[in-house]
Amino acid sequence: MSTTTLTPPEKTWEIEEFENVPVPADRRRGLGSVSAVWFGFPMVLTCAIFGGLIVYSLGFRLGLLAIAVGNICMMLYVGALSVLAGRTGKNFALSAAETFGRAGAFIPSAFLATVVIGWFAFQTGMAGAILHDTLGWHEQFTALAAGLGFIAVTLLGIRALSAIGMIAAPVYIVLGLVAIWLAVADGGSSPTSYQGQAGAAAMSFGAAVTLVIASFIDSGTMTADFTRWSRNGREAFLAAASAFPVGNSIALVIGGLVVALGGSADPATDGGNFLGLLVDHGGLLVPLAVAFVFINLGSVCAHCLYNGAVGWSQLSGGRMRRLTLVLGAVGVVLAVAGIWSYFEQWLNLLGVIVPPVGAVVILDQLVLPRFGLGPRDRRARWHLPAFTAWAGGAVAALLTHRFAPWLSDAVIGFAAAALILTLGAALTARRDKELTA
Ligand SMILES: Nc1ccnc(=O)[nH]1
Repeated sequence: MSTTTLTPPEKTWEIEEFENVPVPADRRRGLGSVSAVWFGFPMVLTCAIFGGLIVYSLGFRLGLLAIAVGNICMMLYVGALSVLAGRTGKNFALSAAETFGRAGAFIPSAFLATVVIGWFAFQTGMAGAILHDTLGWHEQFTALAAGLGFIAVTLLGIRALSAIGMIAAPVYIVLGLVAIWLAVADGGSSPTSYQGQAGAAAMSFGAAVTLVIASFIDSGTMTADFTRWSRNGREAFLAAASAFPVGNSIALVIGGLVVALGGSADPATDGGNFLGLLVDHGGLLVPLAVAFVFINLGSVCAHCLYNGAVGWSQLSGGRMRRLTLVLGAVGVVLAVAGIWSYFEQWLNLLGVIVPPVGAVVILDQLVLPRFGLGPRDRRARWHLPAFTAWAGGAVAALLTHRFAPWLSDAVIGFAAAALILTLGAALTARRDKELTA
């Protein structure tokens, strides 16, 4: 924490983002400021689609239960990682270095910084797909134009990001409520009696919980990049809770209500996407709906691209803006190539691979030290037990996905990684004791 006092004043601007050191105590921000970043982030059109898909599969009551369970899991997971960040002031990469080793941390950091670029590509492709389906726009051309616009916003920097984020969340809530109101006015029956219509194609309760988790597990695992600005662990936890359960549940439930009220024309593929509902009512709602797609997906895409570019510039020593252009170009190419149609496989992959990463960090830094089971050397270049537990958790999640689809593979992956790390630490501790005895 003494870093700032050692920094000459004229140099201070250089470490203002504190990429390589913990955020010092006098630069921490209040609960409102940190929550403002997290609260709006999961209010994405993507979440309305997923909330609708879940309710279409499970019916309204069970669907809401799955949304609640998924969000409670996320609250505990993202909350625990945030408590750490609020206590230490360290971002994800610095924190990962403690658990995976200073050299080893490259792997989870590079992986997550790449996954956010995947989200950029998916959601840019989605802008093209949605405007094609609802208004007949040219899908590839729309994705291309949207992607270039999103890159431009990202190049404008962090101020542009907060500005667009500040508009995106309230617009989501207002237009979501308008859509629900329209669905009710169109003669939607009582949503609570909606039983789901997916029939044999319905996803299981466990798969629905995984869908909720997987849709934000990437940014959720990197929560420290936001919550390291909190004044302490408690405020960091509360800031994360403004997203999980609060913001994310609002986003999912709006989509679920749209489906349960019969407001979605094709809930099997579009879920709770409420754009069609707005456009069908014509008039001013059409340009508003179009603006909404660009603001909402633009906000989340610009945030993803920014996170990816910052992550990769730290890892590669490159310049942030040049990386924004390079990674953005890759994302736009993937979007135009139609990556959106693979989103199911994409979510399966995330649900299997990412939760064990956070599990290892939480156990290693928050839980095991309480029982005197911390690693012996925090400065090692590689911490192999962390990688073993990550791999073991991912394998367990994959097996669950294949052979026990009624369970949540994300939850099993988390639990297996936690168990493997604990067993490893306990065995090492016992061996050490025997050696010194
Ligand atoms: N839908 C998402 C956007 C950004 N980050 C995520 O993890 N998920």
